[in-house]
Amino acid sequence: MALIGYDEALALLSAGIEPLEGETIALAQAQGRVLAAPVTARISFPAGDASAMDGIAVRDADVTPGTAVRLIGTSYAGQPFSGTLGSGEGVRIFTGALLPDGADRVIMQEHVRFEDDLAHVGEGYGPGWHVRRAGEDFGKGDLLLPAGCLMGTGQLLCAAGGDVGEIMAVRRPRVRILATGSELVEPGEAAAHAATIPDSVSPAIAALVCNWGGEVVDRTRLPDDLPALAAWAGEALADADVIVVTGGASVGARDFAQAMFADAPLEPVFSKVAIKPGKPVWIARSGKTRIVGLPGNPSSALVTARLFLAPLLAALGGRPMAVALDWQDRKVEADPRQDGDREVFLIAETVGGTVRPVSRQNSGGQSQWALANCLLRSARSRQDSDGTWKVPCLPF
Ligand SMILES: Nc1nc2c(c(=O)[nH]1)N[C@H]1C(S)=C(S)[C@@H](COP(=O)(O)OP(=O)(O)OC[C@H]3O[C@@H](n4cnc5c(N)ncnc54)[C@H](O)[C@@H]3O)O[C@H]1N2
Ligand code: MOO
Repeated sequence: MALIGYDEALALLSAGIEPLEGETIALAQAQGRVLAAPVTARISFPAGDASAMDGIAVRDADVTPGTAVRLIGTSYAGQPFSGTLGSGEGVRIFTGALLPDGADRVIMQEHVRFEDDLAHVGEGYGPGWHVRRAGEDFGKGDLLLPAGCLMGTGQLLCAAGGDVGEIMAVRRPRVRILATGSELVEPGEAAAHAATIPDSVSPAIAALVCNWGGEVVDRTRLPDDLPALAAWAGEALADADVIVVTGGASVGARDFAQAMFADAPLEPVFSKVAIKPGKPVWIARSGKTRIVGLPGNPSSALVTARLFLAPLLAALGGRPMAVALDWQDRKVEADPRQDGDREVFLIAETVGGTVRPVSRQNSGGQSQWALANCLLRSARSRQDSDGTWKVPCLPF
């Protein structure tokens, strides 16, 4: 039977994905989170007319170059002057301080000479009025951030400025990662044990999960022992939104990644895709839990995680799946297309304005990942009229 292609697999994956529910969190914890509800301002900003400069607050009608006003008080940010400014009067004022009643203009202190309680206004103080009008930035109740917005530094500033201390965020997908393979040990322990290799895949997958908004609640390694794997599967299905199983995806005598879920009614999404690397990748559902089976070969695991797991996490986390599939044409030195019955995704590095496939593309290799920072969809490359080759590129 012919294997399905990448686009078909992606379409099957995207069907029926709903963002997870919202939860209230402190704004201080909001970095990287996605809004489940819009953020509106709880205050107007500025709350009242305020000074944009250090200087004196005056009535504009009183002042021309050479006038002196009598200073009757001081307005600091957080400690406003409570009186009202009369004709010929001024108030010493500092940036951010509320303008006293009666004042409508601020003159920067660089244009003022102070002498006892008099302030002499010099030439060239205009044309700026140096007043921030009440509510000119935003008013109480104004929409500051829409639902679906990804919270980064700017969005944190904006919400905090609106006096918002808590937000409603889409719950992060809870992800359990299981590395299967009797040969696997924790990195740092393989040198001391014959016939073992470091589990290089699951730390990398855990990092990818974090990058795409997931929360790794469990990272476990188990030997190729079906009863032990099945016991783990039962527990994981109880509370995970996404289960990632690495290895055991192929046809080997001890490839149990799918068999370990035999007790649960697994609904296949797809199994095996005509891509290289990563053909044995499979995805299934059990209730609301998605199970993502990644091939054990390290390069295949990382490529398929980027192609399928990243969009899945983005969508569960309340963002359009497309944010994780932002293929952009990039210049490449030579035609990267390759013949074969599977669509080839090349791992590549960005060098200046061009992308360059790394020299080793083998699915079992790991050293090539020292340089790799993107994937190339080589079959979709094209040559411009000026002879340059362009290829769709997906950053890692
Ligand atoms: N007869 C066939 N053999 C294979 C086929 C096939 O179609 N017919 N497909 C090949 C392809 S393509 C791939 S990719 C691999 C995928 O195999 P599995 O998912 O079953 O992975 P394993 O056999 O468990 O491991 C493969 C390889 O990767 C190493 N590995 C596994 N997990 C990790 C880890 N967490 N960290 C580092 N390295 C890991 C493992 O030791 C093996 O060397 O199957 C081909 N075979
Ligand atoms: O698909 Mo496998 O990933 O080619 O080695």
